[in-house]
Amino acid sequence: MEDGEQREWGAKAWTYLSSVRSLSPLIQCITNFVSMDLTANTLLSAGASPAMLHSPNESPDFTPQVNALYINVGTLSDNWLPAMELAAQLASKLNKPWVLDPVAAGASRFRLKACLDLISLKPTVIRGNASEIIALAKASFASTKGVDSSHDSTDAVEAAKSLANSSGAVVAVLGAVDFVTDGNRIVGARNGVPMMQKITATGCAFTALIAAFVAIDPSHAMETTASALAVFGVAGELGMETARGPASLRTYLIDSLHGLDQTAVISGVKITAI
Ligand SMILES: Nc1ncnc2c1ncn2[C@@H]1O[C@H](COP(=O)(O)OP(=O)(O)O)[C@@H](O)[C@H]1O
Ligand SMILES: Cc1ncsc1CCOP(=O)(O)O
Ligand SMILES: [Mg+2]
Repeated sequence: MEDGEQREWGAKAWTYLSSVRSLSPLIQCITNFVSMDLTANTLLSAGASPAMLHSPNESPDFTPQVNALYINVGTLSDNWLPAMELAAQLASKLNKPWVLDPVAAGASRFRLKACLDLISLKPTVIRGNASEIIALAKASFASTKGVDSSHDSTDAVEAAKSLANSSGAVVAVLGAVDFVTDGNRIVGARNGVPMMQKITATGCAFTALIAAFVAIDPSHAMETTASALAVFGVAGELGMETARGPASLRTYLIDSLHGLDQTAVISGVKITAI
């Protein structure tokens, strides 16, 4: 990997983060109960404006106002699914970017079908762990350990490419190595620390941050997605310098994301074309 190429990615990530801070995109989040607090705080620390509005009675008025929509099926229930589908339909119709986190997609037939139905509504980005992406690509359940992955991210490279090609979405997979693909190109993001897995809903917060970055430049979903992953990863690395465990990392992660400066981003971002 050329140093110059890495710095170019760093500069790109800094430009996107600066735009999130200056434009403060409004992000509609229809997300799980576990993740709501961390997701809203992550978006605020990045400079975006989160709104957890999920009623189907509100989406016809509200979704047209937002810069991006984030849907996360983590605590899916019968009555939330139509709300998710309605908001996704509105976003697609209005050409607004929307991002899906298919939490535990392979855990049940109900969840798998819900995720596949949502994917037919054309998300801009799908971000999952390896087991979720494999379940979606194969349209088969029972390949996951609940919300956690039972695969390494590298096991999901072909599944991610196949899902990107069949759905038209950019697909991002988190793991020891995070990567993003549009079905053709693949870029890896090597930031972050393993302790981030020990804070519930970090993956959900990553996906929300992708929505904020994609809102800035929807026609470059690969670049914005990779930048969001790397930027949050750098915040995790800096937070880990002070943290004593998952609980304090959660706090320092949010502080670090808020305080990231140009030097930290440009020198810290590790994105590579694979
Ligand atoms: N095996 C691993 N080693 C190191 N970091 C990991 C590993 N798996 C996930 N991560 C990191 O943990 C975070 C994702 O958290 P996690 O709770 O596993 O989310 P999700 O299951 O939704 O993908 C990311 O920072 C990711 O890079
Ligand atoms: C524990 C749990 N149960 C349903 S959603 C959720 C949070 C999952 O968060 P993440 O996917 O970021 O690990
Ligand atoms: Mg997850």
